[in-house]
Amino acid sequence: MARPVRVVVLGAGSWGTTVAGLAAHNTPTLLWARNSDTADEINTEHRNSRYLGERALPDSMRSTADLVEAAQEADVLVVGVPSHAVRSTLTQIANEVRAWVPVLSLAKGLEPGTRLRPTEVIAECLPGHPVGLLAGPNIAREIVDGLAAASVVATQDVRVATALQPLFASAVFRVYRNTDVLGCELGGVLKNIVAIASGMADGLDVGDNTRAMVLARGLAEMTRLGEAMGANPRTFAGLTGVGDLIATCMSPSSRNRRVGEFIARGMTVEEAVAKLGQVAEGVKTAPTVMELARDYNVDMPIAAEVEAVVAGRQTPEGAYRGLRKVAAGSEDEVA
Ligand SMILES: NC(=O)C1=CN([C@@H]2O[C@H](COP(=O)(O)OP(=O)(O)OC[C@H]3O[C@@H](n4cnc5c(N)ncnc54)[C@H](OP(=O)(O)O)[C@@H]3O)[C@@H](O)[C@H]2O)C=CC1
Ligand SMILES: O=C(CO)COP(=O)(O)O
Repeated sequence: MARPVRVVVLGAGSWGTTVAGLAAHNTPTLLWARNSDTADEINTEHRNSRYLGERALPDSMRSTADLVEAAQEADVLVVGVPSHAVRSTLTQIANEVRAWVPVLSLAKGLEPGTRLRPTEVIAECLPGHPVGLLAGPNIAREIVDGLAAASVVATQDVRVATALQPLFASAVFRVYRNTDVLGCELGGVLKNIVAIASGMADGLDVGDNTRAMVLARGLAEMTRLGEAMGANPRTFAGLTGVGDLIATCMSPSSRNRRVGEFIARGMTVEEAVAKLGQVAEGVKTAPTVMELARDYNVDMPIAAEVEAVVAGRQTPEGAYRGLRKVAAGSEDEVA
């Protein structure tokens, strides 16, 4: 009898731990934590208190602080560290992952400096491996709590995605597939910036109509840039686009939304990120996205105001005053 597929997840933050928990219900799963106390706590107490409080993790899920051991065990490798850490993590194990092992990214940011998407960084570090991503409206804590959700495995080769879907699926976690890797990945990256704007709206008490305008016009910006870069615009109407945008902009738990709210309530960006104690990818990604917008000649007024706020050149009040001055064109021209 063939042995079961072994899933290895790198990064024991809130989402890496959650995805490892999903996989552990289906197949043997090992989670790499860079902090050995975290690995010990998962193995002995079946929880990750730093990131997920007292929430119970599956007893069958194992954890290690040994990156090489983890890499060697993988039949499927899931990269769950933040975007800025993907390259440094994978460089250490480039010769340890067996050939043809599929690699899935969870990260929703861009690599500072290179502007590369996480799947592009993975392809550079682990050439020859099928590369894809798992993304969608997936607030980690809700999924650990067993609340229903859906996600998307995106790979260029539909056979790879079809093989990976059941590894993460459950009765309450539906996993779709998509071959538009670029569109799915950009959706997850770009919605974080709109979520910061949505959080600022909460902090400034600008009202729900304004917040809805930011979401709708933010989606138009995401779609414009995605299409200019070669993505299918329809992807932005799906789970990884508008789905993730709604979850992140509305959820009290979203770190990107909370950073925006903290700043609007008077904190500096540094104070807001420190108070969070977890990653908020949109803060680092905003300047990179504005570089892309300039390169592709795409108008992104909301992202521009968010970038100015996180760079300290603009106040949240000034950003919302700026957005009021945006000239209204024809709504049916998304591009
Ligand atoms: N949380 C969520 O709901 C979701 C998150 N995501 C995305 O998943 C990615 C990971 O996020 P999430 O798990 O939430 O982040 P967290 O902030 O919860 O955890 C980050 C994890 O990465 C580790 N880490 C941080 N820096 C490095 C580094 N330089 N080298 C190696 N490991 C490092 C941390 O280790 P340590 O604890 O030792 O600092 C920790 O395990 C992000 O791109 C995020 O946008 C996607 C969907 C949902
Ligand atoms: O991507 C997420 C939900 O899908 C998580 O968003 P935050 O990183 O803002 O918490």
